[in-house]
Amino acid sequence: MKLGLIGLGKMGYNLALNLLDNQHEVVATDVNSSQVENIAKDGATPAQSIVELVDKLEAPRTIWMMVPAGEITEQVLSELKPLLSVGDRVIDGGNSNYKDTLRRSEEMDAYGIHYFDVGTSGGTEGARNGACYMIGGDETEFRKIEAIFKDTAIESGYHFAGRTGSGHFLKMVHNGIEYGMMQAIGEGFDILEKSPFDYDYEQVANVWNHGSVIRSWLMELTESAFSKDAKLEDIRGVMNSSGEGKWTVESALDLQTAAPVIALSLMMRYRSQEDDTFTGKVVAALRNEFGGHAVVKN
Ligand SMILES: O=C(O)[C@H](O)[C@@H](O)[C@H](O)[C@H](O)COP(=O)(O)O
Repeated sequence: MKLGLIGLGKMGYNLALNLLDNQHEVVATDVNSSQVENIAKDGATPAQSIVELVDKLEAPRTIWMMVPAGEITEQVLSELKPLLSVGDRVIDGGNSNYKDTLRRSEEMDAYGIHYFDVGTSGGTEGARNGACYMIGGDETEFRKIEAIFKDTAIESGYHFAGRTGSGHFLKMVHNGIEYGMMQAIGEGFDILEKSPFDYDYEQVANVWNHGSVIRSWLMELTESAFSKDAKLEDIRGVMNSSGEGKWTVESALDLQTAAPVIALSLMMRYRSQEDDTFTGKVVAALRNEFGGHAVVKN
């Protein structure tokens, strides 16, 4: 089918190639005009702006946004909204907060526009060769555009989860799980690193990927990382985060659900941003106050 694609970053560009490989007609735009020129060479119809993109599609239009969550998604939508017609469909393929999705879909509903929230997993490799989609929206409308997800997903890699918001909520929880799993892997290797034994971490990850209970794509990525840098000496242990873990923990608190592993893995990410902590200073000072215990001076 013919569709518009807004956003030709790492994910969007690969998704465009994937759609083109699957014989879909893609009209693509990005703020970076060289990306637009490149995708035109790869077979898409270029559009220099959102206005031009909308112009090159016939109603009812289907427009897939692959832009960063938050401010940029908001900007794209406010530009898009007045250009669309009743019956058009907008897909948010980013990691948006499901609460933003619920608000945006209500705003779109008022214009008669169908809004889909599509949590997309599998990274850039998945976007290129087969992604995993978690989809929320109107089911009847979804069935009309199902082919674009089916064709660009890995086999059995898309799921219509239910009403609007359910796709991004599902992706949020997925990412919370991702935080906990990665933290556990990190901790395991930390224990090995401090042990009296001399392990080859690439080989450890490799054997764990052969028949063990914890074999997984994350463990394959662990193996790959250690194959490039045996002790990860080139990088610091600073763990950034984009928000999904925090939203998962916030949701768990709202729902009064115990999620200690995810919560602590989020806090470990925050902790990793600091070389020293004020918490540590206060505790050290208190031990010194009540017991005269030694402190480490600056
Ligand atoms: O499923 C995926 O493909 C990933 O989760 C992907 O969506 C992205 O890499 C994370 O959003 C990073 O999240 P953090 O920056 O919060 O670690």
